[in-house]
Amino acid sequence: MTGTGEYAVQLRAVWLRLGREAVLRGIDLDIPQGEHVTLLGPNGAGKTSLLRLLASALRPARGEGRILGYDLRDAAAVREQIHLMPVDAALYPDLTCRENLEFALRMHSRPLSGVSEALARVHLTDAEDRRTRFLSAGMRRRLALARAWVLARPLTLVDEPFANLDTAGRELVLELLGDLTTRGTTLIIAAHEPELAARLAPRQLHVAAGQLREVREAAR
Ligand SMILES: Nc1ncnc2c1ncn2[C@@H]1O[C@H](COP(=O)(O)OP(=O)(O)OP(=O)(O)O)[C@@H](O)[C@H]1O
Repeated sequence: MTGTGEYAVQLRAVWLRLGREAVLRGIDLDIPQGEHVTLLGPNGAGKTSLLRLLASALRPARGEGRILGYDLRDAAAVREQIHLMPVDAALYPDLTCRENLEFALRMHSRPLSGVSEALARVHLTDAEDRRTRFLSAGMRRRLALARAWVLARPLTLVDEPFANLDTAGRELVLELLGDLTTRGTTLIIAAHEPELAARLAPRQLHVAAGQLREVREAAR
């Protein structure tokens, strides 16, 4: 496959096997840079697995893929382009809120600026020196959101951003991820809340039985 940087994601005939199961069965996908996409589908359909494949954390059994023009098999290059925010937030429990954000910036060789602003935007300024193991689940999700926001990777992948959040938390998700979408980031989110997700990512893809189906683009 000839890749082009005009696309954030290009998949061709991609199969993904996990254990004995074929989770993805020969899928094709084109996502232009700057597009915002929601993955819908029932529990166990393969949304998280697809996000992990795009993050080069899982390797396709067959087929080819490119992320911003880089071959999916070149994990180091792909990881420079992406950020995956998993459901469990994946923070370092013994680092403080501030240290978690600074560590993420260092990993991407970025200056340590914007951390205070990011913490303020998710209302964690008062908790900045607290180790994340002592945060509530909702606070951890907000910190993970702040990390995605401060990193602002060209391709940001977010797994179930609205799950287990109160109304204010959901508004924060809409605000911060919405901010990323206006800054040119390509955003792919997996969600079980189609109406809410459509406010961020109007192109909707349904994942089921190892296949992707385009849902009519939600009204903006
Ligand atoms: N590490 C693994 N080893 C084997 N099978 C796995 C593994 N991870 C996921 N699976 C299987 O792959 C399938 C897809 O799981 P996945 O987590 O991608 O679904 P999902 O669409 O994100 O579901 P949910 O909406 O519940 O989060 C499921 O059948 C799951 O059991």
